Amino acid sequence: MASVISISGLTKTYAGGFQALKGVDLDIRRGEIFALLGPNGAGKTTLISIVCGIVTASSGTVTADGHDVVRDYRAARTRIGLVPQELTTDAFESVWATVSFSRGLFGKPRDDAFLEKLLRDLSLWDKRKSRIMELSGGMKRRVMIAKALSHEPEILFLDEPTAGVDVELRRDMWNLVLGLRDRGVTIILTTHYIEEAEEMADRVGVISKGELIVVEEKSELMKKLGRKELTLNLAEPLAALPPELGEWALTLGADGNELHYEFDANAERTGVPSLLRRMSDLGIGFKDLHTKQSSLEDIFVGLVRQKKDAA
Ligand SMILES: Nc1ncnc2c1ncn2[C@@H]1O[C@H](COP(=O)(O)OP(=O)(O)OP(=O)(O)O)[C@@H](O)[C@H]1O
Repeated sequence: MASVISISGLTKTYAGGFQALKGVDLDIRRGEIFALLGPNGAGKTTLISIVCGIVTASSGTVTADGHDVVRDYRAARTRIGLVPQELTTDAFESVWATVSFSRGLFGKPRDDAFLEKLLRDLSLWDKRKSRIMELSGGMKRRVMIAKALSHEPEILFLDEPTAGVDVELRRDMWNLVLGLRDRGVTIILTTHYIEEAEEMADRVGVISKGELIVVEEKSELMKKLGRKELTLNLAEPLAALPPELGEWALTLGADGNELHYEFDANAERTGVPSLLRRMSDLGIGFKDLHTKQSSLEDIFVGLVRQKKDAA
């Protein structure tokens, strides 16, 4: 698939000398939902801000739909909609004025029918005459989204779109995102909510301390790194792990009442049947058992830890 955004060798050192990006290479495919995950301060906003022309890179190049974001700023920027983390809009203006002005800024001809549909989709139509300052926080967020979409961009950046928003807005937002994707819009979102990436994204990139640690199809990432944990609720508590079970990486929990075994769910031999056989031979009974698939969150924590250990 052709890439719609191409990032190559991108670095950013802020004025104080802090290196926020340390050589990022990334291609975003046309029409995908790409989730950029990373802890606070990892460099997500810096990366987005460079692509959107708000922050200048120290080195490296970025193209959006083939246009260099520095040399060919206007052409590149017209293709991009940005929903920033912070509210950046005139509090005294009405919703309608804000959104139609934003469309005009990008040189798009007036299209009231399009803007009406946009505001209706975002449940903002009834508020079109309200001044931004009179709206609730959630409504202001919706205005930011409407503003970002007002010039019909092909690429939409959402910087932590659902941080602190209620369930209803979150659901509306995701429905909107899926609708946009169906129309061919490429969506890049940053999030702390791993469930969101898990639910929504086609691909996931994990960024930590200014470096992209991994970029994978979400399903591949889950498959490749997904581990399962087996928990056995023992019939009788164990004071210590019996040495006969030493070949399995077990841990004892809940005051000796639970045995935990972490295994690779995709391995040919998981070690689970042999473990249960050995336990039965040793007369260690269990009342119940369950397995848990690791979530993207576990994977993410694991990746960041690996990176730290390697450093
Ligand atoms: N204007 C600036 N001057 C100096 N340092 C900055 C500036 N902007 C960001 N930084 C630093 O760069 C690092 C990356 O910040 P960035 O906002 O890109 O992270 P982030 O991944 O978006 O974090 P968060 O999840 O908290 O939004 C942080 O350590 C931050 O303090």
